Amino acid sequence: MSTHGGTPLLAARELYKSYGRAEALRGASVELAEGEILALTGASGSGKSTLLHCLAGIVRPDDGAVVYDRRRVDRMSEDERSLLRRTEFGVVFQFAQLIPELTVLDNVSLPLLLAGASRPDAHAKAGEWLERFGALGQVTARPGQLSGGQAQRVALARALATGARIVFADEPTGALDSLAAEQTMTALVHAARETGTAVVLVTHDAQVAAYADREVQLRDGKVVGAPGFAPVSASASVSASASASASEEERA
Ligand SMILES: Nc1ncnc2c1ncn2[C@@H]1O[C@H](COP(=O)(O)OP(=O)(O)OP(=O)(O)O)[C@@H](O)[C@H]1O
Repeated sequence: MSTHGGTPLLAARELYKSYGRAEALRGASVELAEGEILALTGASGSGKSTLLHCLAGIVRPDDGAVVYDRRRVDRMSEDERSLLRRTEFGVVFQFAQLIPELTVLDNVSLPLLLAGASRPDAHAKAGEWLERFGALGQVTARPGQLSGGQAQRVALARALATGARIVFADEPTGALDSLAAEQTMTALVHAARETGTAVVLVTHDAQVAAYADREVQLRDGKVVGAPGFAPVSASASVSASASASASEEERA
């Protein structure tokens, strides 16, 4: 999906962020269209998580702008940013980070209760989302009883249940085997398409990135191929090496 012609739903412009002497972002810019599934890829330390955290309002950049729906996320107070994360944004990390003492149903219900839903409504909606993510059988389980893939699908149900317009997922399949990763990504993409939710996904796994509409690669805190970056776009060399390996396979 292209962002051309319309205002992007979310945009990062020339972001800079340092941690002490480590320059995590050095002028990174990216745009996300409504309903788009975007993968941020790149080597370890290239700045993917930092960019995702800035986009989601978890981390404030040192310089540059994050604009969501015409609002400057980087200028919001801590309270405003946390309200945004409870209502319009959903966040999922590598490890599901469910609350261990609560049942699966209560974990998914919690953000709905915080948003003002009654308990019966929250439970009904949480149940619908768990069904969508194939986790209805686990409603009474505690997180400790779930497999990694089940826990991650519950975390995704929790992130989407509030009607988030954007889900931010940092290596959501990083701790899963390939089958569980596939099931998790299929469920996420299906739910995102059905609801029109946009997704920003950090991954180092090409198979996971392939679920996205578009891939943006980071290197040294900048987007590869962006103006001001080094020459040829990375996709040219990626597709060149992909076709080279395809022809090697044909020869084999
Ligand atoms: N909280 C932090 N404190 C100190 N340094 C940090 C912090 N977060 C990130 N960094 C540094 O910033 C740089 C970019 O890190 P970041 O986690 O954004 O990259 P990444 O591409 O997501 O890496 P990975 O794939 O390994 O998670 C690295 O040099 C990292 O060590």
